Amino acid sequence: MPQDITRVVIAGIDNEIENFSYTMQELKALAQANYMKVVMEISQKLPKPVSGTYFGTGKAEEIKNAALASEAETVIVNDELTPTQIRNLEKLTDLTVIDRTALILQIFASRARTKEAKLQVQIAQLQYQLPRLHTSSATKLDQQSAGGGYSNRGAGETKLELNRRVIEKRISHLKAQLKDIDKDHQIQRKQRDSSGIKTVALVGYTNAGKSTTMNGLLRLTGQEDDKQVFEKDMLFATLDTSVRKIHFKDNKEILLSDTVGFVSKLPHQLVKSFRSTLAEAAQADLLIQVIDGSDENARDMIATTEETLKEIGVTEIPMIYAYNKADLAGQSYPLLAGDSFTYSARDQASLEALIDLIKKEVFADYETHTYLIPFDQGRYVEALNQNAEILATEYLPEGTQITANLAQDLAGKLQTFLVQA
Ligand SMILES: Nc1nc2c(ncn2[C@@H]2O[C@H](COP(=O)(O)OP(=O)(O)OP(=O)(O)O)[C@@H](O)[C@H]2O)c(=O)[nH]1
Ligand SMILES: [Mg+2]
Repeated sequence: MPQDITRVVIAGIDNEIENFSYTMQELKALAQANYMKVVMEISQKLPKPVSGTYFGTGKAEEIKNAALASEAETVIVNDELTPTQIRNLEKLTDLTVIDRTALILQIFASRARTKEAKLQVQIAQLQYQLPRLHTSSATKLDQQSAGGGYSNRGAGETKLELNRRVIEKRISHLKAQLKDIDKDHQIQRKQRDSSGIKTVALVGYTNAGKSTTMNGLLRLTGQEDDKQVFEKDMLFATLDTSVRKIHFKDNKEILLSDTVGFVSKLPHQLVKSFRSTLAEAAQADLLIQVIDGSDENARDMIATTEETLKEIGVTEIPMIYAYNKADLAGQSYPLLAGDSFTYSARDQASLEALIDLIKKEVFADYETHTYLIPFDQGRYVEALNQNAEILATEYLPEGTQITANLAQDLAGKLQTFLVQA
């Protein structure tokens, strides 16, 4: 963790439509996640931002003075600002102006571990910077590219144009690299699709406990420790999608995926660049929306998740509302009421109940049939043993008689051996 924590003022416009205090609390948490100390919160009631300066000039003056008094040199604004607004506001306040988008991008950049996540964040950051080359947030980039050895500076070309070209070139280079990685993932996804295994995705607000739930389910179903995913009490601990196969005792299997969490107004550059990571949820047969039930903003967090899912085109997939951290909320658990499940990801009984719930949803279309399979067709017996829940096996003179609970597509393949009831 950096030694000297940056002191910042956070400021926003309350248009009295959105839940302003929720988004300001988020902004504070985001700033803290970026090792900043919020020393002052300022708001202005306005139906919409002032086009050139975002805040009114009086409010800008107030921000300047508040920052001076509390020894802050940076103001973080609770919105994505236009490049002009950032420039003008910097002039008016004498402060470094960071908008919500830049802050989120910065957090993602510091969290990215895998090559794919790093590329995705870099692309989103460059795309954000492209129209903002005049603002202080672009200065760092200016400095980087200045010493970068680009000697083909055209005659009469301004530094700005040069930077623009450098950035555009970098974006397309990074995109090409990302495409290669994405191709591999698409192949893996296709293989999974054709395997017919049902997929379940954990989705939801950041820090709700998705990864903890994933790890709990993996542990309970006897997976090796090296299959565990990273869980931590911080925003955006997970920036990649992890998919794990879970094999239940009754031979049924699912693919469970854990993915990046959401926050309200997730920057469009990130949504675009993380599209393939986020798309994992779109393929799922069942979504488990993990909610931090102990958070006072849980309702808004659910709304944020649903909006984000809609934005990435995830609609009409059955969903379980999984209210996690019931131990902190002081509720009794595990408890199922309709499609709402109250639990704690740290509690074994909760995880067992969650498994039952998942199975009930995902294998609802499974059928129970009895087959008589001749002894020379042993591979079908094997297929049943591996892929179906065997309820009874009997060895008859004509072959093996098996009663099993199985998926429809497997049942289709075994139709000829069906024993009429
Ligand atoms: N007390 C309590 N803490 C929990 C529970 N479930 C998760 N946590 C904690 O909540 C924090 C966040 O958990 P994660 O599983 O990393 O959350 P996530 O949803 O994967 O978060 P992102 O990857 O950042 O989107 C961790 O410190 C967990 O230990 C729970 O049931 N009870
Ligand atoms: Mg996680």
